[in-house]
Amino acid sequence: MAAPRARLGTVEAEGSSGRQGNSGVEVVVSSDPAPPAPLCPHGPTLLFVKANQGKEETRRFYACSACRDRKDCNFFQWEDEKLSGARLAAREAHNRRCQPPLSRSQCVERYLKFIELPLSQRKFCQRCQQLLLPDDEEKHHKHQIVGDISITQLKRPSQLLYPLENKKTNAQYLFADRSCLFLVDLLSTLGFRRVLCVGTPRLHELIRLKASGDKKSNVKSLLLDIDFRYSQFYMEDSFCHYNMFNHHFFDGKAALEVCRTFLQKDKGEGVIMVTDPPFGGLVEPLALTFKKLIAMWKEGQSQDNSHKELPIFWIFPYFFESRICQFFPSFCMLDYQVDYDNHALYKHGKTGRKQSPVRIFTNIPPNKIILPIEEGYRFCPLCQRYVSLENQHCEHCNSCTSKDGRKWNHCFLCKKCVKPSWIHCNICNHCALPDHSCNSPKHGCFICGELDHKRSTCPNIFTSKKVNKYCLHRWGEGGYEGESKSLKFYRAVRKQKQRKSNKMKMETTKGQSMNHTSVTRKKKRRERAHQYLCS
Ligand SMILES: C[S@@+](CC[C@H](N)C(=O)[O-])C[C@H]1O[C@@H](n2cnc3c(N)ncnc32)[C@H](O)[C@@H]1O
Ligand SMILES: [Zn+2]
Ligand SMILES: [Zn+2]
Ligand SMILES: [Zn+2]
Ligand SMILES: [Zn+2]
Ligand SMILES: [Zn+2]
Ligand SMILES: [Zn+2]
Repeated sequence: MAAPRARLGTVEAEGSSGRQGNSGVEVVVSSDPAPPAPLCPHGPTLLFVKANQGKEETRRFYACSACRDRKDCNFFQWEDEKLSGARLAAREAHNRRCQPPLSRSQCVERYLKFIELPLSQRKFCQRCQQLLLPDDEEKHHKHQIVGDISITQLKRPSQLLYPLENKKTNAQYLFADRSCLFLVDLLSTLGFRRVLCVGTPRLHELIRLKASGDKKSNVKSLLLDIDFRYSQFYMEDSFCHYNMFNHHFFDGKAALEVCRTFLQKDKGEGVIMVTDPPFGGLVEPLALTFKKLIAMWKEGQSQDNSHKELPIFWIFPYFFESRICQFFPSFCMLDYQVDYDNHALYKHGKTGRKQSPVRIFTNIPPNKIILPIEEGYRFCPLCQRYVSLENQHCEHCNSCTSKDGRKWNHCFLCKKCVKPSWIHCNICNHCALPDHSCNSPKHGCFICGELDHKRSTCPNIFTSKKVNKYCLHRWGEGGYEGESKSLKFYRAVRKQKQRKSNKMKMETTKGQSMNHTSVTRKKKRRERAHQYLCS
């Protein structure tokens, strides 16, 4: 049987959510003591199950936690598969071969030698992405070399290294300066003295840069990231090679202790965790990891502080709101739109800011977080939080209801605010896109058919193959570039369809009934894409 591995990452899973329909690959999270998972080069693998609608659970299998493409890590093992001693040994050898060529302490040693060199001898190989010591030069003489590496350059490795943009593993999208500066200023305004940066190398370097230039600030930062190249630039106490999908420290206990010490210093006072995981990643393993980091922080707390939470900023697209809040009910989503540098769609263009779907989820009370007025945010005294200018306070919902930065409209029949592009459908009994199909799961959730929620808040959202095909296209497979293309395509199709349907359909206004003809399967599929991309 072909391994279901190829589609991994197309679905996000919820072992405990009680799937009801559709099929997909789910992460299995066992509350019982489970046998230890086999190891791939990226640490313990995750257990997955391929689930099919209406069928008993099928065979479970282990696959890599970090790579969503088998080209990057092709580990696959059935849960009940017995491996021969020879195969186990071959796997161990393979795992060892895949580890970085230098140990963490060797990297530090090299770095210390490097900064002692005169400027004219400080070289960086672009091809190998490596700082070179004089003895290395011979090996790299045919490669593209950058010389005169200054201390300033060493302090900004995210500008020296090229970003690893492969969507299914690193998805290294770096903050645009203004977002990064906003975060640094916010962290210091909020009084944090230590920042655990999980997958935020640019934030890490900016915090350190600011601290070195400003004696008063002195904020400390520890970076945990899977990108080993960063270990060339930092001492052991400021970088750990880490996998955030399985809480694996590649350098073992010593690195774990670095993290523990950092979290527990000053009895855990003054520390915050900031994370910006690859958006194609699975929410559940991330949440489990963050809970482990929270537990590590908690161990250092005194009994009287047991009610306290580790402050967190989790940066992720807004449409994961319900999913993140499922795991962290105290989190709320801020309106601030996070911009990226090497990102075709969301960087700050010449024509002004394009809407970024990336937000900050946090357990810090939103009234403490001031969003920049000059970037288009205002304070809503009724909600006691900063919101986008277009996000107007709805007196009926008593809230600033927009999630995507556009002005939403209140629907009296649905008794809530809805996206501006939606109109009320009397057949479905709720608001939807004008060209939606009333034939899709009637009156209920698009994915599981339940009546009490919509697709966007469905607990099974990522167990649907079709929906996730688009999701992956958007955030994983096609990634950012793919998304811009697919968005353009779907927007064009949608416009065309809207024009057509405006002609064909009887006039519909909010609250009036709509009549739809049945649609073909192809049309339905497209509508699902629209619904997803526009929801
Ligand atoms: C979306 S980027 C965030 C970068 C951030 N915006 C910045 O500018 O500092 C994702 C980051 O997570 C890291 N990453 C990807 N997969 C990871 C994993 N499994 N474990 C730890 N870090 C990972 C990438 O190397 C990258 O630095
Ligand atoms: Zn792996
Ligand atoms: Zn080289
Ligand atoms: Zn409001
Ligand atoms: Zn409303
Ligand atoms: Zn409605
Ligand atoms: Zn309808």
